[in-house]
Amino acid sequence: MGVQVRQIRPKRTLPFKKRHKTTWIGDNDKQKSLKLDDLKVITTLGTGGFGRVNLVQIGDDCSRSFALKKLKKSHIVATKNEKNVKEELRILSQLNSDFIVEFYQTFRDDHNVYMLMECCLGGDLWTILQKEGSFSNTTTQFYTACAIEALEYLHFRNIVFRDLKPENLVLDAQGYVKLIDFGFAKKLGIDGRTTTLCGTVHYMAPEIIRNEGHDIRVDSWTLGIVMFEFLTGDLPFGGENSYAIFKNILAGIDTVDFPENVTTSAISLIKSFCQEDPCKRLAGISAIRQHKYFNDFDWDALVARTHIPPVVPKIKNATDSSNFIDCFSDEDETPSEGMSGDMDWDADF
Ligand SMILES: Nc1ncnc2c1ncn2[C@@H]1O[C@H](COP(=O)(O)OP(=O)(O)OP(=O)(O)O)[C@@H](O)[C@H]1O
Repeated sequence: MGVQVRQIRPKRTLPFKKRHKTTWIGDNDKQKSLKLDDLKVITTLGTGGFGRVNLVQIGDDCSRSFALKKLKKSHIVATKNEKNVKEELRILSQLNSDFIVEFYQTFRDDHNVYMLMECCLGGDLWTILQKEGSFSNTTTQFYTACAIEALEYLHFRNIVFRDLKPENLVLDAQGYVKLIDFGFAKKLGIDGRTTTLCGTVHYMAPEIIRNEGHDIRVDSWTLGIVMFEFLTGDLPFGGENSYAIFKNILAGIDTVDFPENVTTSAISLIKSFCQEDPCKRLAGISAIRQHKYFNDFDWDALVARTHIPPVVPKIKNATDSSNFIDCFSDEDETPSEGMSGDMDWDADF
C-alpha cells in the first residue's frame, strides 16, 4: 500500500501527458509545436511540494498567457513519485471538459519536467475565500455545481480525483470554476477500488483513514467538506495534528455544529455527502441535481455556460496576475543532485 498524504497549506502536488491539441494556438500557428525556450515567465501563480506554477507567454506576445507547471525531477525521484507523476500526465492528457483545466503540452530539460495548461486568471478559490471570509449561498451553489460537473466527468470515466479542495478550483475569466491538479487522481480498475492512503488530511474520507479500500465515493465526501468550507470559511473537522483531525472525522458529521447562516437544505446536502458509509452517500449527478438544495438551480444553463456566474473576476489583460497572492520567492535554480533509479522515467514528457 502506498501512502501519499498532504498537509493542508502550504500546498504541494505531483503531475502529467502529451495531448496533441493545437487549437489553443492561433489558427495561423496550428501544427506549430512549442519549445520550452519559446516561453517567457511573467510571474509565479503558486507553489507546491514539487515545484511551482508560472504564468507564461509565448515570446513577446502578451495577448494570451498560459500556466506552466514546473516540477523538479530530483525531488520526484527522491520521493519515489515517478509513477504518480506519469499517472497524472496520463490522466490529464485524456480529459476534455469545460470544468477541468485544459492541458496542452509537456516539456522536459535536465532538471525539470513541465506541463503547459490553460491559465485561469480569476485566481483559486482558497485565495478568494481568504479575502471574502465565506461565500453566499448562491455563490456556493454555483461553485459546488461546477465541481460536481468536473467530478461527474471523471467518475463516468472511472477516475477518482481524491484531492478536491478550494486550492484546486480556479476561476476562469467568465467566473466559471475549473478543476486543477491531478496529482492524486487514479484510473480505477475493473473492481473500481483502490487502497492507497492519500489525500489532504482535513478532507479525507473515513474509509481512506481506516484503510478499508475506497472508490469514487470519496470525492462525494470531500464535496461535503468543501461546501461547508465555502459557506462558513472554516473546516468541519479540525485538530492540532493529523491524528486529532482523523479522530474528529471518524466521529462523524453529526458531531459538527453548523453556523446559523447555513440553510437547512445546505446542511442536508452536506450531511448526504458526508455519510460515513459510502453506500449511503449521495453520489451520481442525477441524484445530486434532484436534491432540494439545487431546487432553483439551472443545471442546463450551467453546462451551456449561459448561467450568470456570481462573480466575474477583474482581469485587466491576458497577463494580469493580480488575483493571485504575490508572495512567492524567486526560483531556486540550484542544480539537482542525487538522481538515481530509472533515468528515463520522464520519457513521456
Ligand atoms: N491552470 C492554472 N491556472 C491558474 N492558476 C493555476 C493553474 N494551475 C495552478 N495554478 C495556481 O498554482 C497553485 C498550485 O497549483 P498546483 O496545485 O497544480 O501545484 P502543485 O505543485 O501540484 O501543488 P500541490 O503541492 O498543492 O499539489 C494553485 O493553487 C493555483 O493557485
